[in-house]
Amino acid sequence: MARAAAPVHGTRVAVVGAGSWGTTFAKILADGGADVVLWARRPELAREIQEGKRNSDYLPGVNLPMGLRATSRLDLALAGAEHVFLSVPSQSLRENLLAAGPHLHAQATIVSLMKGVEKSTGLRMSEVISEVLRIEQEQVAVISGPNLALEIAKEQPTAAVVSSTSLETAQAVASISRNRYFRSFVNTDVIGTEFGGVLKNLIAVAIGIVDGVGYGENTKASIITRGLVEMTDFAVAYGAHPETLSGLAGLGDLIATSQSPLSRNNTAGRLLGQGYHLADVVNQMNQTTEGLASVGPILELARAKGVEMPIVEQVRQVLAGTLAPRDIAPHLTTDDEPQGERTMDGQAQGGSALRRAVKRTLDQLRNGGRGAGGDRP
Ligand SMILES: NC(=O)C1=CN([C@@H]2O[C@H](COP(=O)(O)OP(=O)(O)OC[C@H]3O[C@@H](n4cnc5c(N)ncnc54)[C@H](OP(=O)(O)O)[C@@H]3O)[C@@H](O)[C@H]2O)C=CC1
Ligand SMILES: O=C(CO)COP(=O)(O)O
Repeated sequence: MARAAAPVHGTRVAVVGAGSWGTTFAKILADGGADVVLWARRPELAREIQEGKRNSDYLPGVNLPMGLRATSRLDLALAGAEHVFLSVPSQSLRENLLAAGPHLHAQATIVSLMKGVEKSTGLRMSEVISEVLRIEQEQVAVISGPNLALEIAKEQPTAAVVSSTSLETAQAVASISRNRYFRSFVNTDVIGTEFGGVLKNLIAVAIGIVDGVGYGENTKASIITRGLVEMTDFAVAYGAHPETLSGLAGLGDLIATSQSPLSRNNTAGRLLGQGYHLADVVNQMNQTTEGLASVGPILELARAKGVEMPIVEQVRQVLAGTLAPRDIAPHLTTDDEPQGERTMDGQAQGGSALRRAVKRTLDQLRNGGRGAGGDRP
């Protein structure tokens, strides 16, 4: 089948991090007509991408666009870039921003492709970006959604959400982050979009664990459903719009990650469920598994807002070796949860989260129904 040529807009962009997602996103942008330079920290990988249009470590068998350039020189990658997309492991973001800072164009939009929180601070990636670079949140965007890299690198059709507190920024980033196989929606709910990506990883680990144990579809569906409630309660407690969590960055990503053997979080969970120790699992995973680092900070943040996360708590216990994988279950709850809320299904979990959700919905109605969350074209 003949393919339409990508619209050539030639916007100069840089992608920092040449792992599976950074390389795939560089391909998305280049196939959409952007002038892309990808930064790889290893010179030999940069050379393979630049000269061979391949990244055999992370995307075996995938041909990269002829126009995609790569370098291991951060200064060269960033020179003149109007948009800078960041795709390194979340725990290394701060050090990478410190290295990148002096080479960034002052007006450049900084876009996080990452799905973790910083362990030492509990900050979301967009918060780390604006803190380290001392830029306003309006200059920052995040992208999240059901985006398993290898499927997209093979050009299987997919959608994502671009989120920024500035709708204009989100739309500008979305306009270059789309092509014939990748569609970007927008919203202004950065908190919901970012936490959606972080939290689904934790539920995907839980699904992997019960899969590894050998439990079937009922257990997994129960964990997905109850997990979505935990994700929503948590994100709403931090100011997210609940509808964002039922969109691409929440439910969409949860389904993709929980079901796919391509997911590293799901795979790590499965190995734990099969009885491997955490240290062996970490050794075996030679790719970024954000969920393992996020469990601790997310539970701390949940405690600070009084949000109950029984599934995530059980994941923590399995990781710590204090709960046998076969005992992880969607119906268990934490001890101090009041009886009335314990058995309630649906989004309304904790009383305080419910009150906040109702207030937000009323506020939105007063604003003429123009919510900031959800996925908008
Ligand atoms: N893969 C996916 O399907 C998706 C991933 N994401 C998110 O994207 C982010 C990146 O993940 P992904 O690309 O998959 O990870 P990978 O494990 O595939 O690649 C990680 C990349 O980061 C580099 N890296 C590792 N440590 C450092 C460091 N300290 N400083 C600089 N670079 C470093 C690696 O370089 P080297 O090769 O030299 O080790 C590699 O290029 C994560 O937050 C993930 O959650 C989001 C959506 C989809
Ligand atoms: O975020 C992802 C898909 O949307 C990738 O998930 P993993 O990090 O678990 O591979």
